[in-house]
Amino acid sequence: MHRPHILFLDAHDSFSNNITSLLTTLLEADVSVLPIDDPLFLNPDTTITTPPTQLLSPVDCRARFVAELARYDAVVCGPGPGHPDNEADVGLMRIVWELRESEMLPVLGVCLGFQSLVSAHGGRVGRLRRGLHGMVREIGHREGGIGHGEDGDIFCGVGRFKATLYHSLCGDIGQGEIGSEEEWETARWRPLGRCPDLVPLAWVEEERENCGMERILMATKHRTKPFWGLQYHPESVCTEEEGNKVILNWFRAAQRWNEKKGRVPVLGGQGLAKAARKPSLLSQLSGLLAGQVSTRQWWEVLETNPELRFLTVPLPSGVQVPDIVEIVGAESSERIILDSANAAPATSRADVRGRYSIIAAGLDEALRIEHHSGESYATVKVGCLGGSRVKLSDKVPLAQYGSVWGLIAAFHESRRIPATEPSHTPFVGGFMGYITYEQGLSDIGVSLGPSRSHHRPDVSLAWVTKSIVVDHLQQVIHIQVLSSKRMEVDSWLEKTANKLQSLRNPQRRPSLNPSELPLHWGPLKMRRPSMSASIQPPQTKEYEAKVRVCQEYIAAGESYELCLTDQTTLSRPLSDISLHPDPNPLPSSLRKQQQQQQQQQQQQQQQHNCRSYPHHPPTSSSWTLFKRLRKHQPSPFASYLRLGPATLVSASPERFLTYDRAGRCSMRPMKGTVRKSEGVATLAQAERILHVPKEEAENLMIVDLVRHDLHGVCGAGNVRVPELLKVEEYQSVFQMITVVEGQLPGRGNEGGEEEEGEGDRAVGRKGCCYTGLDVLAASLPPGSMTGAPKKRSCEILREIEGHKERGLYSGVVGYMCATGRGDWSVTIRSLFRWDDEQVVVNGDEGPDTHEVWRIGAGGAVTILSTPEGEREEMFTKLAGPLRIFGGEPCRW
Ligand SMILES: C=C(O[C@@H]1C=C(C(=O)O)C=C[C@H]1O)C(=O)O
Ligand SMILES: NC(=O)CC[C@H](N)C(=O)O
Repeated sequence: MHRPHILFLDAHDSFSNNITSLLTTLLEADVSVLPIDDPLFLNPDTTITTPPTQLLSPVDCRARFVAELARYDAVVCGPGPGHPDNEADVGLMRIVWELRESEMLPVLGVCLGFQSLVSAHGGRVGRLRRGLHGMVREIGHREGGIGHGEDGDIFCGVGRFKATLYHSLCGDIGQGEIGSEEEWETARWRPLGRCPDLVPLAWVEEERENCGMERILMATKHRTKPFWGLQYHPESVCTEEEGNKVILNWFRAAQRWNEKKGRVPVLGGQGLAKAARKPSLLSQLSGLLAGQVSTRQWWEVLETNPELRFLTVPLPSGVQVPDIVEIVGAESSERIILDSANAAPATSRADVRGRYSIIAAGLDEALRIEHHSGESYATVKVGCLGGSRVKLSDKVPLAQYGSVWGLIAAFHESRRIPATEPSHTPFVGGFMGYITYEQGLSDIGVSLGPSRSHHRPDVSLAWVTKSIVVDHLQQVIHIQVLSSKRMEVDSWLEKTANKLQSLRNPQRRPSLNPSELPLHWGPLKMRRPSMSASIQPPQTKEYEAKVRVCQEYIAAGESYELCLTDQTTLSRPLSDISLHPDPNPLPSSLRKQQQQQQQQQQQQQQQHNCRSYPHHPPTSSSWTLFKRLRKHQPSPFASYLRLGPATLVSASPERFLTYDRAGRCSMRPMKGTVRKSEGVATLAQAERILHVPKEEAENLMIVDLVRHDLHGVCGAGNVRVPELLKVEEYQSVFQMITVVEGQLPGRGNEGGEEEEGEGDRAVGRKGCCYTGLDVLAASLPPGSMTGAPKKRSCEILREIEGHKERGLYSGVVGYMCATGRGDWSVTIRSLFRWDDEQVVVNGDEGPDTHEVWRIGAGGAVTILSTPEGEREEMFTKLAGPLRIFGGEPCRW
């Protein structure tokens, strides 16, 4: 017998890969995927991307589709956003329901696919009284089957089971009009006048507040054709295993139908549908990677074949990450610090402990890759080579790499450290940096509009070869260099170790306790507005109105959950860092002298400009802001970045993705937030509040979305959920999280295929190696910041958020070590600014230039949200980062 082959029609849902995984593993089938709007098969007039040679007339398109269908045992029409009566939402599904007898094959519709089946056979698809996204319900069916000899009840022999629902719309095939309970008992299993061909197979009866019971059709089959449909989601992590029997029954019935008709799928040749799993970034580069060294650019050979050298010194007690940065980072104008700010035992015992903090050193010398989404090239540059200042910069066309991800993968691959991975440190050197939300949008095909008004990098990664890793658990500091120049390296290691030794028993400077600083939550009378920070927070009523708009989209079936956000801008006089791009270029001995001079200057300036405020606090540097934030809101994924034109100060509690060299990936989506208060002070109290249908549904939807993202790279059967809906305590909030893990195909996982010889890297087919970078590239923007399904939700959010760019907020920050390990956090609970974004403010003494900080905050809106609740959640999240400006006068 041949291995079954199923075609999955993908309606751009964020659960599709979970379905293809289920089909592959449960039915031991190969699954190929076609988007419902694939221009190869639909009316080509609307497409601009398809090469003209492949364009066919609509009639020929249909023929091509029918020829493709002949290759499969069966088709699954998937779930998706929108309405089945909208042609653009279902695309090719319509052709499937109208196949001629001779072209016909067995079909299973899931959710939107099911609704499309109903709609194509005379049923109506309308709105539910209230959407049921992420709700888990028992599916009511006749366990014994139809009973009157009718074939094809795919619930036959299936026990009771619960399944997850993700829909706002529902199919009505006539039973809605049944009045009496008595009549319902029998009529609910019979086709009725409106849809004589559709047999109802399962129902959910939903008790509605004040309006009785809503009967919702959950499954149907066609009386004569091999068509079945399920309204619920068989692939969801919360659908019980018993439900798998329905899928097995369906496929048995499908195969029986094929046998009866003598239908045998066409074998051989090349089909046009794609494999369910994306090809790896490296597999698309094999030609390039094997290229001649002589044809390579300067940056392609730079830093290749490095050797790791490191020194380990004790972490003196009381020394914190910023102390280390200040002493070793002194010579660099840019900084990247990934800070497990919660690791100090004194701060909060309840936080998830981050073990390591990673500090980039010598960033001025580090090679950069920058990319502005929408451009066809990336910039590779370096500002210093072998100790001397140079400015080398190349525009690298991305076409040969497929995308910026291909370039990053190629760059990384040629500097990968194949030797055994050191166990003492998660990072020995490699990429560190950020990726914006907009890069994620462009990766999933959401248009950023015809022209963006700026040219800032959406991807900014430095190849860091000098680094310092603080192990908070072992209380040691690793000083590390990746280089082939041994002499230089050793002297830097020693110099740095000496500096760190001098941190012993540091004279701790008294620092401000930000929680004691006044923040003026209202208009403040100031005679010199230009000296104060001016804050523009979201308007309460507007935000609430946006929540309602989100809910209208959800009710219409366009989205299941929308992570609505808004931005607060804060403008204030330029801080020291932006005035002096090189903030601390001097050794510490001279720095004191410089500081004294600056203080004198500032005092003179204040006396001159601001006589009414002789003790006016100066504008704090972004570094000071970071130190305040990490103290005020210690988080496991805090970070500070001063990289190119971007400055980021983050107290993120959320891990996006971590992966190791063996291809183990773990994501930690966070959904469900409750503010700490007198009434909600303990974990038990928070659990009572968060373990409710609204919050659990909110989390579950993102869990299934993240499973889909991981399945798309890790492949069928390689994703699991070890922790579901767990409540964790943070400094000012409780959060519900889930852990989703994936395994990239590796040794032993890819039966019978050739393997690459070395290391424990995830290797599939030769030259087809998957790394964590594949997962990163395939999973942006983070699902917890978008809602589901991801693409449609992002499009809707862009409308509702007024096409404002989220920038660094909702993107990710992290590293990808030369060994292949990586860790990325979601950029939230943070503030950022761009050097080129400045506003001129008119003060008493003329115009003054201000820098602009942006603080994003938001939360997931579902059908069960209340506008007031969402507004409150957004302001709770905003309050943390905003509070660090407390030392400075503020106006609203
Ligand atoms: C949108 C934010 O946070 C996201 C939304 C959450 C929620 O809806 O509960 C929780 C964590 C984040 O994924 C934010 O912090 O601004
Ligand atoms: N998950 C789905 O396929 C949803 C289908 C449809 N958009 C609805 O909301 O009902």
